[in-house]
Amino acid sequence: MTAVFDLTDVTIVRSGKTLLDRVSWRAEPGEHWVIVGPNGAGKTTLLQVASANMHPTSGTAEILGERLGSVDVFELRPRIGHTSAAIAERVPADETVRNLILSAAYAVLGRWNEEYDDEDHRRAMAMLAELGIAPLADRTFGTLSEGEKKRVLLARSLMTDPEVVLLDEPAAGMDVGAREDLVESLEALASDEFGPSLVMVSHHLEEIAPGFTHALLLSGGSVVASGPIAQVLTSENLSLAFRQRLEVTHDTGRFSARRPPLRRRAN
Ligand SMILES: Nc1ncnc2c1ncn2[C@@H]1O[C@H](COP(=O)(O)OP(=O)(O)OP(=O)(O)O)[C@@H](O)[C@H]1O
Repeated sequence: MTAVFDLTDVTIVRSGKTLLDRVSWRAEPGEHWVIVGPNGAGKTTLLQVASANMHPTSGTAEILGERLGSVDVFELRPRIGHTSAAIAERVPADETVRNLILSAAYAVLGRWNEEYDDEDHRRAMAMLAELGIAPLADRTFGTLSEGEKKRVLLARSLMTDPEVVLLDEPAAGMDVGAREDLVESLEALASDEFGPSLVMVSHHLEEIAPGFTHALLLSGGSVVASGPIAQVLTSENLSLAFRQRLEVTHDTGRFSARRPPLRRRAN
């Protein structure tokens, strides 16, 4: 079966700095990955490669069976959904939610084509309903809360029925209730056998929905651990990646991480 991602020894160098250092990563269809690591580990850079927005300085990257460097990225990108804070910043504040979702069909930000058909409109409303934000359809993007913006962009990333969806910190700025709503939406997506593969960058293990199957732990541009989620997100691996003692708990499909209490650390 063709891998969703097959990266071999990918190195990215920018301004003399090595952002990714011989990263190898293979994700198969049906797997859902979380990418975890400290600030500056290279997580967003890896998503830039995975979204065909950045070419390796050395090494090879195959995305959905297409090799970066020998594929037309404009044909590849519509097969990949992507949400990030950088994309949110580029949305015009006066764009309505409905138009923002509709324009995803043409991979543009801001409505430019009036020729959307009934099926486009139906699908846009279905995406909004699926994420519980149908009442926001006629609001302008600039008036939404951070959590609402994130959910709108997730709905947008699903509009083209992509084979894989990349989520860069989708819960950043959300309160605990909005985060739990997002976790539920992601759990539903992950359990849909016809749904896209999911790859989520996250700073907080609490944001990982049940249904995520694999994890990639990055630190300083290198892979610390990669594989089935429960084998990767361990106290030992996280302590190594974050260079401090951390305790990971895993219960009913959810993870959390914290530093052990002072009393126990002193013993
Ligand atoms: N164009 C560039 N030139 C030089 N350094 C860069 C460039 N782009 C990113 N970096 C650096 O590369 C490192 C990795 O950045 P990246 O954004 O991928 O990390 P991250 O793991 O997503 O971090 P965070 O968790 O803080 O969002 C950081 O130290 C960043 O400052």
